[in-house]
Amino acid sequence: MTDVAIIAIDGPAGSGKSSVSKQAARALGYGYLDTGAAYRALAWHVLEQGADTADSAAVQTAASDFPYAISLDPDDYWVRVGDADVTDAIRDPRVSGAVSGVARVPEVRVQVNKLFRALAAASDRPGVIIEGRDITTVVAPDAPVRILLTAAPEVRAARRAAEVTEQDAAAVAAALHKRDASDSSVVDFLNAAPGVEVVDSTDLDFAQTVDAVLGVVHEKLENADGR
Ligand SMILES: Nc1ncnc2c1ncn2[C@@H]1O[C@H](COP(=O)(O)OP(=O)(O)O)[C@@H](O)[C@H]1O
Ligand SMILES: Nc1ccn([C@@H]2O[C@H](COP(=O)(O)OP(=O)(O)O)[C@@H](O)[C@H]2O)c(=O)n1
Repeated sequence: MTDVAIIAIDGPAGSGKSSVSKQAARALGYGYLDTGAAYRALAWHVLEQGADTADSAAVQTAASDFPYAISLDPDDYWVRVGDADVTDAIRDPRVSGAVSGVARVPEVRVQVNKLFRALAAASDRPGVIIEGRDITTVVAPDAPVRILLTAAPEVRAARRAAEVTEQDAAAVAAALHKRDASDSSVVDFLNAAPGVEVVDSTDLDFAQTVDAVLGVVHEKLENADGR
């Protein structure tokens, strides 16, 4: 049952992973798995319990009772913890500011990685695009297509600032760079591992970036078929 084709996409915050992966998944008829949502939802869950994500014991306690669910349908995206729909709440700057604490707990990473592999394998679609920070290296290192999506730091900050209305642009940029610095001490998503294709979207608009990703996908899948 696991002949679901996996496309692995990593990159720093604001590089376009979610939006580009979602659009590429639509074009391919694939599922789309946002792995950052699990870390965000667990951070939300920790905060709901009045705990601090810097407290790794509290994070592990929250992770042991974490009724998490996510949609892999790019046209019907939602994230739930128990009965709560947290699709919007997990994008809150409060959660973004707390999520790296969750991501640095090794036991949490092992737990969610198992879940990601199981969710992708159970897909009823021919393939799934999985995006995050360690998909090309840890979650799906054998995927036939592995891409590192990058963009210059100031471009990524500007894209994120255009989305976030609760904070001014300078605060959004500072929070994004702080989170990348913290996250990159856990996994390396700034340098492509061997065999990983880099797509740099600094000078590409959204449609061009989707086309560049689809170009890599078609090339790699054709090569894999022709072996
Ligand atoms: N190549 C691009 N050009 C312009 N805007 C883009 C591009 N790629 C993504 N965006 C926009 O930038 C923002 C951040 O993208 P997102 O997919 O959330 O990034 P990530 O998941 O890597 O944090 C979104 O508003 C998205 O629509
Ligand atoms: N595969 C992944 C995905 C996300 N993460 C963590 O989850 C957070 C949120 O990821 P995200 O993909 O939603 O973040 P953005 O790039 O969309 O801002 C990151 O800042 C990391 O701390 C991770 O550690 N590993």
